[in-house]
Amino acid sequence: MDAKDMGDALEKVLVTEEQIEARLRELAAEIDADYAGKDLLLVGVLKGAVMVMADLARELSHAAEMDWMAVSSYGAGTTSSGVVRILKDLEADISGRNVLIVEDVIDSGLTLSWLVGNLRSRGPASVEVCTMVRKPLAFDVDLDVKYIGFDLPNEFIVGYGLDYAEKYRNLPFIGTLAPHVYER
Ligand SMILES: O=P(O)(O)OC[C@H]1O[C@H](OP(=O)(O)OP(=O)(O)O)[C@H](O)[C@@H]1O
Ligand code: HPA
Ligand SMILES: [Mg+2]
Repeated sequence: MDAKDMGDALEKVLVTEEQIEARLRELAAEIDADYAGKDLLLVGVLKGAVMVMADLARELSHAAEMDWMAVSSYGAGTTSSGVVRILKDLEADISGRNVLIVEDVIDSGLTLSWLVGNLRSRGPASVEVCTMVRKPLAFDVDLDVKYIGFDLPNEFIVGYGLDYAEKYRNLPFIGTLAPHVYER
């Protein structure tokens, strides 16, 4: 399937571009207030968080720093393997720093609970989480998520950084794919 077929692949839009933009503005205002006068390092989780990191960071007034980690637990499928691998580590030393992890989605919560534990072991001053989407399975995991864009139902979603087999990350909204896409 090539890029011009992206529209045919969609089933429904769950969160529009306008809704994302408005919510990010609210979250950025909260983050600005919470970290006023404090150091802040945003940690984007590649690749899914690229869009939310880029848009959230531009809404902030805070002179936050940005770093990136790549971890993978999904591969090409639609369910988490539960095995988290570090594909790329942070460049920054986070000891004594205020870290805000930026994610596209918390689904099973496995990736994030592993990541929070991993980053906490490095001696930061604080670790908080900002995610564009949270799904209900994450309620079963002991995770404190401070900034949440949208709570969505337990459906596989794409767009705004979220992929299915590496495609559809570049949709500007969040939606679901038509069943025929999974049947190929
Ligand atoms: O809560 P969980 O069930 O663990 O799922 C959430 C994680 O899965 C996705 O990453 P993925 O491993 O697909 O890598 P990607 O960001 O490169 O797509 C997503 O970006 C989150 O990091
Ligand atoms: O619903 C999802 N879509 C894309 N990637 C994901 N990774 C976890 N859940 C999802
Ligand atoms: Mg993925």
